[in-house]
Amino acid sequence: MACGKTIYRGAFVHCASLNDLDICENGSIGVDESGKIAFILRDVGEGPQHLPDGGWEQAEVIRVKDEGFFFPGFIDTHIHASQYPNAGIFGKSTLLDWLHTYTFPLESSFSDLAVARRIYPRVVSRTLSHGTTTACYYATTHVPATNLLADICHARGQRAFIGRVCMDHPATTADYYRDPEDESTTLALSRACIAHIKSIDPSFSLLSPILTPRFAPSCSVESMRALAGLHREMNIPIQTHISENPAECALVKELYPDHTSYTHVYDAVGLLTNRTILAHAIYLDASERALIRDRGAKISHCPASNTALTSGTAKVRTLLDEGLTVGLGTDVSGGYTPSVLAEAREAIFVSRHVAMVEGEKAKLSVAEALYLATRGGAQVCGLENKIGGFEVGMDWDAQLVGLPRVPGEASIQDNDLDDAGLVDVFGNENWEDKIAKWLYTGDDRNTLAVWVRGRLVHSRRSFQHS
Ligand SMILES: Nc1nc2[nH]cnc2c(=O)[nH]1
Ligand SMILES: [Zn+2]
Repeated sequence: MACGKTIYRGAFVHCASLNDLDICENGSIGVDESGKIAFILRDVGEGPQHLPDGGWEQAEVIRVKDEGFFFPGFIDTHIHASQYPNAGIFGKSTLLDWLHTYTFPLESSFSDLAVARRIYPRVVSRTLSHGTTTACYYATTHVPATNLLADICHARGQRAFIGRVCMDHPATTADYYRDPEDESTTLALSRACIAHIKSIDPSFSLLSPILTPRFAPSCSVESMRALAGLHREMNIPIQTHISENPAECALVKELYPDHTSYTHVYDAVGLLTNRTILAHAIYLDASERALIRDRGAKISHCPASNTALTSGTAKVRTLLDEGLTVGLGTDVSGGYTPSVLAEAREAIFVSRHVAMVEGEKAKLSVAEALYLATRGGAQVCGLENKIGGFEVGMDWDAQLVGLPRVPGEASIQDNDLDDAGLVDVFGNENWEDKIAKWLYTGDDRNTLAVWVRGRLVHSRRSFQHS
């Protein structure tokens, strides 16, 4: 869907490994008509470049302005699109009462397609504007509204996993909001969403369905087994919640007394696979972590939500040290923000709280948080060979970050502050400083343009007019 050949010129930054930010101050990245990175030239200088053969002389050139840089698009590995209107609304609730007070009433309103028509376009615009090029969405139980979310992502060009929420357990759902208590119906509804996504993206190249049993307490064993069967039949990924809150963990023990742990419940029904994304994962014991690693399942760390709902502090360093794969999830609206940049910041601060109890080693660095937001997320989605970094052969899923420089004394006027965002670059910062300033004080005003597979999917006025 990219227009033609494009060369992106200027600074680019991506994560080479968990601890290593690769910063190229003056490079050129060539992106071909299919939206793939065809070449990367480092340290090219300002003069004429020696471009590869193949018509690159005629390519459009897009240049970084000011102190900006290209950065891989963010990957939100866990977000409830349907809960977006409640972002910031959670009072002093904790998970189980939050679900009944705030969440189920809102999600059930998506039985009216007009509600979905108002909310879903806004969610996709908002996440794109914050640089999210890939999102793992939970929708609701409703097929038409879930299909609409898929249509919107497809039209706007956002890479997305679209999940119809499955929840049929009468003990832990609401009378007014649950699937029929018959797993064949649950399965038929999920198949209808899969068929719809296949009809608009037959090879699942941009959109993929994702099987979405809400969490063990809200699903019958029969429906979880049926979804696991569908996973085996069609190799469709799975997303769910795990071990987020003490009361939830106690409930799982009560509902599944014969299982040794929460993780073993998912394993026993066949939902713990190398295509499974588990959100939260706060209270896992060592045997559960080992089982998740052995099965190749992945973790979505959701620090903003875990703090807002006072769920707990996930021990990300332990997860990483033990070889688990971790990405970031905004978990809107347990989380208050659709911004993965803000989530990376929250991940760092939560890691500081863990460090105050468990020692310095728990602290995440800026580089590590950005790794989780990009490469880690790509691994969680099984897309590590396609997105998350800048490598030849990968898709151009990227954002242009602008960091405006504070003007000289004579030209400072208050209206410079209007649209500039909070990042003030004074010129004495090195690259690590600038990236840290972006992470801690940046927001969508610094996200000047966003591309998915080479297609421009969002831009601010300042980009269009440059
Ligand atoms: N954070 C969060 N946890 C859940 N567990 C089950 N459903 C949900 C949900 O919607 N959000
Ligand atoms: Zn969630």
